[in-house]
Amino acid sequence: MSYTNELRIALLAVQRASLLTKSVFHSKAKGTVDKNDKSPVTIGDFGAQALIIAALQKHFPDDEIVAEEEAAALREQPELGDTIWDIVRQTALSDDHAEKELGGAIASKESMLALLDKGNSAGGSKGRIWTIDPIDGTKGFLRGGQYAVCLGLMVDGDVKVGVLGCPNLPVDDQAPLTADIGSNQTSDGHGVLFSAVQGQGATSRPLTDGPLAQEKSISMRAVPSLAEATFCESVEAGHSAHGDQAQIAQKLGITKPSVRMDSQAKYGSIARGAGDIYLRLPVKATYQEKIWDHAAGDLIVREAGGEVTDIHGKRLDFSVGRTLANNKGVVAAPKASHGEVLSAVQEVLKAKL
Ligand SMILES: Nc1ncnc2c1ncn2[C@@H]1O[C@H](COP(=O)(O)OS(=O)(=O)O)[C@@H](OP(=O)(O)O)[C@H]1O
Ligand SMILES: [Mg+2]
Ligand SMILES: [Mg+2]
Ligand SMILES: [Mg+2]
Repeated sequence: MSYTNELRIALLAVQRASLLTKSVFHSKAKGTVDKNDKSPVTIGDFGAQALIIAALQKHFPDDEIVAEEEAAALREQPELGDTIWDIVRQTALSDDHAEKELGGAIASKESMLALLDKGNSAGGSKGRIWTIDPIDGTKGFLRGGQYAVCLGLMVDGDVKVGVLGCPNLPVDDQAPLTADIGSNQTSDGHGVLFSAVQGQGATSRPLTDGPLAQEKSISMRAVPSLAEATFCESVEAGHSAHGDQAQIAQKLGITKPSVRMDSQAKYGSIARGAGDIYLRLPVKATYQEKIWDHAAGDLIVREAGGEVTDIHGKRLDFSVGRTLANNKGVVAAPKASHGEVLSAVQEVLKAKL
């Protein structure tokens, strides 16, 4: 399968959703509310998810969807729902043809809420299932740092198409990776769309407001020695174990400080050779990673010549539901160095037992 149509719709849907997140960022009220797990969700998360699901429903009405957000909170707080509806109905691609292709505006606030709830699939190993993280790295988004609009298509549990919209990453694939500097960055020269289709390689292109820009093929950097590698990790110490990761880096002889950034922008950054290694070691043994936090990034890195496993060396298994219940943590590195990185991960973790 070439997945040409799926890729095009996914790119346009992520592009349109990114327009919405950018306008939410520049508006005063971001409508931030805390979810049950105390993590934040904003107007941007809800709005972006509704727009992506609308496009998927138009083109692939029989496909299932596993998405991060749900409409329950908006039914309880109708004013918040109204604010989201306002911004959703004002967001359209400037390319009329592409906007029409996505189905144009959503009909009403009620249909927007119903669309949001279409992301409630239980996931699994059968059939076509899309997974959406409308804003990955919501904390990064709020601070004007890195975040990603993420969309992946799985077929029988295997990721076939992945798209990441990263509005705050530099367009230049070669720009050295810098720590997430928050609101200091300007929008000039920023905004990247990463994508991959299984067996067809990975690409990046500028994330524009107009027609889709021409893509460029991307690949991971050949690191002559791990001592020169750049590794990235989460900003939040609660999301990955910074102390263990520092020890692993030391074992590998890595001298550069880690680059901390939110979201799957980490996967995109290593896939294009702006960095080399992404480590996400578990903090809490009971936490199960969500499939929407990894599906697109996992495929993009593997198609760019990388290897992505968990801390036990197993490929990420997207076929077991909404979470990666069969995996613990993430170790992503260029194929040629992955074995060495994984050994260092396992030595550090063994020493802790
Ligand atoms: N306890 C715990 N452990 C690991 N991961 C967790 C945990 N809690 C939340 N999350 C998920 O982390 C997502 C963002 O993590 P990132 O590493 O991308 O960014 S961050 O720097 O940590 O913010 C974040 O995604 P968003 O909610 O889309 O922002 C969460 O799904
Ligand atoms: Mg969240
Ligand atoms: Mg996320
Ligand atoms: Mg999210």
